[in-house]
Amino acid sequence: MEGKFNNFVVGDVPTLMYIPNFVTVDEENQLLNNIYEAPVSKWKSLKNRRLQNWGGVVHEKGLLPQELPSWLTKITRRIYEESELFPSAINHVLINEYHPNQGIMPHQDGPAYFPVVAILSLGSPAVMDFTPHSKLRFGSNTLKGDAENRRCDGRDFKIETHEWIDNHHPFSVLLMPRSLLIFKDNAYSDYLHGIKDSVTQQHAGAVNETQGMMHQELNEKADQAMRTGDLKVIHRTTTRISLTCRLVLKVHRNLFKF
Ligand SMILES: O=C(O)CCC(=O)C(=O)O
Ligand SMILES: [Fe+2]
Repeated sequence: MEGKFNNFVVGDVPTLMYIPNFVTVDEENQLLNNIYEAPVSKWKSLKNRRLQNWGGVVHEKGLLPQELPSWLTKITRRIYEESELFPSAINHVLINEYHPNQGIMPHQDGPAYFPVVAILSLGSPAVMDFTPHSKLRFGSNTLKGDAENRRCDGRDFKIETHEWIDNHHPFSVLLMPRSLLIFKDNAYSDYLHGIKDSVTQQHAGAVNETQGMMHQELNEKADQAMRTGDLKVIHRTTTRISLTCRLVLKVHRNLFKF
């Protein structure tokens, strides 16, 4: 497969692709209008963010489908066609809304999804952290102190090691507005992904630092995002909206055959 996105691979973990400015400012505004025109009941409130679910209900055993609206298929069809990474059309979109101090806990996407995910970012920038799955970590548990290792106060030691099996290592990706991030392969299967719930986020060493920094907002709009000396920091001053586009292969046409 020779998808259009092969030139956009970033980092050394297979495989992440970062496509800056996948949509234009006009398209971004149109999408945001459509998202905020949806009935309030379409929003589901979680502890640390709100979300809209489009495409149907995802069960462990598959999708009870609902047709995606045309304003979404316009985007999902483009991702499907240009990436050439999905065996059939994307049929599910999760829209997450984050206020500047909101994030998403490190997690792995559910087993119902085909293991390729495409995330379109709108609004405020954010940094997504990837952490190797705990099964790939050495000695991350509390090491019970023996006689020699016992602290003077008698409590057990907690030794946090940061050693990883087979070159696995944590890394981060800068998600600028209008960009598309795709991840699959080991980046999908061996890593958890999450976004910290902090207003400022460091992106020094992000795997797409060069591509992300080309973004005019980081260089021009000091109120939205700025660089402080060597510390590269984004300031999440507004809401971020993301569209997580995925494919559920197993689709149930009939509720009663579940
Ligand atoms: O908002 C994002 O960029 C990530 C969303 C995500 O990981 C998910 O919906 O599973
Ligand atoms: Fe996720």
